[in-house]
Amino acid sequence: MRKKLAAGNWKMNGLKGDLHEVSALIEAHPHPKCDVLLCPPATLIAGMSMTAAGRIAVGGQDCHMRSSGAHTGDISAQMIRDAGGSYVILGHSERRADHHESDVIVRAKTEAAIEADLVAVVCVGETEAQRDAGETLTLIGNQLKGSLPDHASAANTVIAYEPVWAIGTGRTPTLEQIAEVHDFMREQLIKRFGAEGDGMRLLYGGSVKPSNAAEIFAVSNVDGALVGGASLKAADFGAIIEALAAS
Ligand SMILES: O=C(CO)COP(=O)(O)O
Repeated sequence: MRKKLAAGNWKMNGLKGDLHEVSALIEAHPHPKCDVLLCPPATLIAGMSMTAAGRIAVGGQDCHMRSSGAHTGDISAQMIRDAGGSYVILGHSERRADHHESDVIVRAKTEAAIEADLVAVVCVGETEAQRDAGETLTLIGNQLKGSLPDHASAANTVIAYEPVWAIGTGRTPTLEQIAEVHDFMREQLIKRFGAEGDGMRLLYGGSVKPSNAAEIFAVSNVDGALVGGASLKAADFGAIIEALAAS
């Protein structure tokens, strides 16, 4: 049985003063029936970990593929661990676009994350042009193949399907479209990883809100969400957590 996961990606948002949202979330949802993860900017990982005190998980939004060295501005998976993080988002479409991260790079980073005992949340997803061209499943299959190392397992890897055109736009795929991609990903993962592939959690991401969370969580092979904007406010993220716990 896969344990559901509500994950929040704060992206480049959040100052120390915003950590009260985390306290409010924990106070309002003291015993969530699903795993809860927040990934703040690197500057807040340590502070958020202190605030969370183990009651929710904290993670990074990226890591370097090496454990240390002359890489100005980067942080390693070990550093995220050291700051109290236990997860890291990798291959987000914003990083694939802004920093030209290829599947080969995402795979190397995923290996580094697993080596440092972090759970990798590996993101895949098509652009609108790719969907219109009928390339969605081929693209997703290739991203999964290229971004995951052979030792990816249910314990060390989570997959997030985030259609690029649904991120921050208020637009979401139909429930049938989400089911099609999630069922396809499950089939591909089982083919390659067997029972481990069956155990990997598959998150949907892209304009998840309190108002659409329940219907998305009812879709087959959706084990949770990776939430951007709506994870910044305790009230909104809390409502999404409750919808997931009830699903
Ligand atoms: O990119 C996302 C999470 O990683 C989704 O962002 P939004 O929920 O703001 O659309």
